Amino acid sequence: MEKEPDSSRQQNGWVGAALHGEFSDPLDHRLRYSVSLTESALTVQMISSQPARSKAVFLLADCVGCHAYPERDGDGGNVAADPGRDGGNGDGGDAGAYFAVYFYPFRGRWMSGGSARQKVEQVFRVVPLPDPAANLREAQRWARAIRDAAAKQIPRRNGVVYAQVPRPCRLMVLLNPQSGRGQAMQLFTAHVQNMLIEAGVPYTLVITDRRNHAREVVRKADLRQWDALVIMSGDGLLFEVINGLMEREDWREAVRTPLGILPGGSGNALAASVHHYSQAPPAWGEELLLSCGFLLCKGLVSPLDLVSVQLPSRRLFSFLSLAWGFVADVDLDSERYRTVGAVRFLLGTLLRLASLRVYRGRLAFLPLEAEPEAPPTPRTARRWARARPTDHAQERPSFCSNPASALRCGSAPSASPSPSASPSPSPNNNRSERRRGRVPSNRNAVTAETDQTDNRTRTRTETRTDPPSDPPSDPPSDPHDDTLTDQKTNNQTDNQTNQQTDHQNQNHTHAPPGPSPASNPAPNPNPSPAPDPAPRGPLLDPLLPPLGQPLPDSWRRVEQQDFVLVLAMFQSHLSEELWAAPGAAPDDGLIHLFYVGAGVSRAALLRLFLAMERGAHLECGVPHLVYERVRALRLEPLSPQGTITVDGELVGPGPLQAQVHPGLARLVCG
Ligand SMILES: Nc1ncnc2c1ncn2[C@@H]1O[C@H](COP(=O)(O)OP(=O)(O)OP(=O)(O)O)[C@@H](O)[C@H]1O
Repeated sequence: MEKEPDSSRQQNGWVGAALHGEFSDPLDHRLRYSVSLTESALTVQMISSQPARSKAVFLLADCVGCHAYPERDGDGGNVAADPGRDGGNGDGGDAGAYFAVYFYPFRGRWMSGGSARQKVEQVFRVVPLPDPAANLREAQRWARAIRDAAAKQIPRRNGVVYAQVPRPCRLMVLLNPQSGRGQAMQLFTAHVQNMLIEAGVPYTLVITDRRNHAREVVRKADLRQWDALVIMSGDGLLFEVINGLMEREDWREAVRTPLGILPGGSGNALAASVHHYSQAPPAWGEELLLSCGFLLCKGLVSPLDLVSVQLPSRRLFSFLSLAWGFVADVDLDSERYRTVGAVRFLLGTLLRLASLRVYRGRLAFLPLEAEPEAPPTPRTARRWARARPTDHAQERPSFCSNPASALRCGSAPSASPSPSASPSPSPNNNRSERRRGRVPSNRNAVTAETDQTDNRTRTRTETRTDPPSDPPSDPPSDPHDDTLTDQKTNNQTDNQTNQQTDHQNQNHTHAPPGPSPASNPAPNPNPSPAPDPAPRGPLLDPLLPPLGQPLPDSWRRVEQQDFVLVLAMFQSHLSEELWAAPGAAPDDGLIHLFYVGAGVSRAALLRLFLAMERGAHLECGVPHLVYERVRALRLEPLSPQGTITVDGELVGPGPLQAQVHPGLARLVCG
């Protein structure tokens, strides 16, 4: 049983390593809370209630931000609107100040099993002293302390810390309003916008109005203004952005701009992968969006492999997948069912199964063990081995291990957002929110919960559009801060959000594509995944001979020439539902190559795709399925049937070849 706090204690402040204080409820001033902040948690206990039901513990690892603000226009005395607010405690409310803390803990789902991140907002009213400025200072002190403590709650992998204290930063959010079911804008407004405000992360919204718009925007953008480029769409828009970055003259620096993903499409494979890498329980739809938004606010950055794909007339850069045969056909066939969302892939799979085809072609690859530094792995062992979800943490001990490789935030951009375009809520919005009772009382969260790790607790999700108004906190002590969290600029309130549509790039011409395959040197007999040897100029693919030339002996040729599908995965998920490469990590330097030979039955193929939802397809005993971990591959279709897709985009009939470039780009990850 928790000991009741000493309500006679007048002085709030530090006691040992914890900050203690007493505050009242924003809606009912009679309700008072004892609040304690330690380095890892905020503990809220209702004073004078049943102890067993009165305490809530919120982990700071789940906190995206905290803001202080004053009582506006004497709003605290809004007794008429809410008679319970001035609960006869004599404080009147006219000089009060508040701080609001935003958590996204895992909570049990309302209807189904499992848990997902859900918003919990805690708002506290500083029990007023006669001086409003003193109350505000106290609220600001708490907000700052909570932000600083939350910023230190950085996930560790194998004991490695990924990021440190907060710094100012700025996002460009590229949003495709046509992606998925055409609801990306509504989803962004409903789920992401407030979260970014809560985290103090200003952003500029660029709404794409046509194919290749995003590609043109990033090709000519002044990237010094942006600390991350965020894609709110499906995987197709990110494919455009990556290729736009790689088309720049300064591609080498440009492609280091951290990339964030927010699922707004129908497949959302990278978003599902990013969520999976954070080791969170599976999530779909809006829960996946909330998870990716949370990870974006946390702002940790991982290296991201890119795969250079050479076609006869052009070269592309891929972050996700390369598919030929069944998977590519399903992807393209199901485009017409886009409005049903992710279910389109299931529909497409069933339809394509009904008219199963065989695709004739030659497949060759450079296996992982062909490299001198890689330990030899018996093929039989690899062939059916399934890398467990937990394996990849061990495989990549250097996940963002260098703090300098995490997101570096620059100074706040000078451009001010247009006030008319800003969705930033005004202080008055806050007042009316409270009048409507939408500023939450903490009572429910505190009384309904004994510990936030208890997944049985249900919490109503609140939205809040009130801007933070606490002034800049102390500058961060670490000049190499790497997180997106907690904007701390002098113009924080005014610059919270800048929402604008950018139509300036519509007539931009394409930069020339990357080097032609013919410009590649002869293959390296001892290929290594080391970075491109050329310090300047185009990125070379040292593992690949020119497309028409024979492959080196270190490559392995697949004997069979009749396939049902060839699928090369560079991330864990092929869609929200399909966990295609269970052992994949964003920076594992690998192409996860799967192929299914002709002769597989429809039933076996269906079984395989159903098992893929659980990442169990390598264990479901379909002998036609082969899995290889490779560095490069070449695919030469011999029959006119079948298309090839790269990251879900149709690229033509082939031939093509590809090689992985480990850690070439950077990904906002968890
Ligand atoms: N305003 C727009 N109108 C039409 N097409 C657009 C627009 N903006 C971007 N596009 C194009 O739409 C294509 C599909 O977008 P995207 O892949 O992001 O969504 P999706 O196909 O719904 O999702 P997923 O790839 O996850 O299935 C992209 O190739 C992009 O070039």
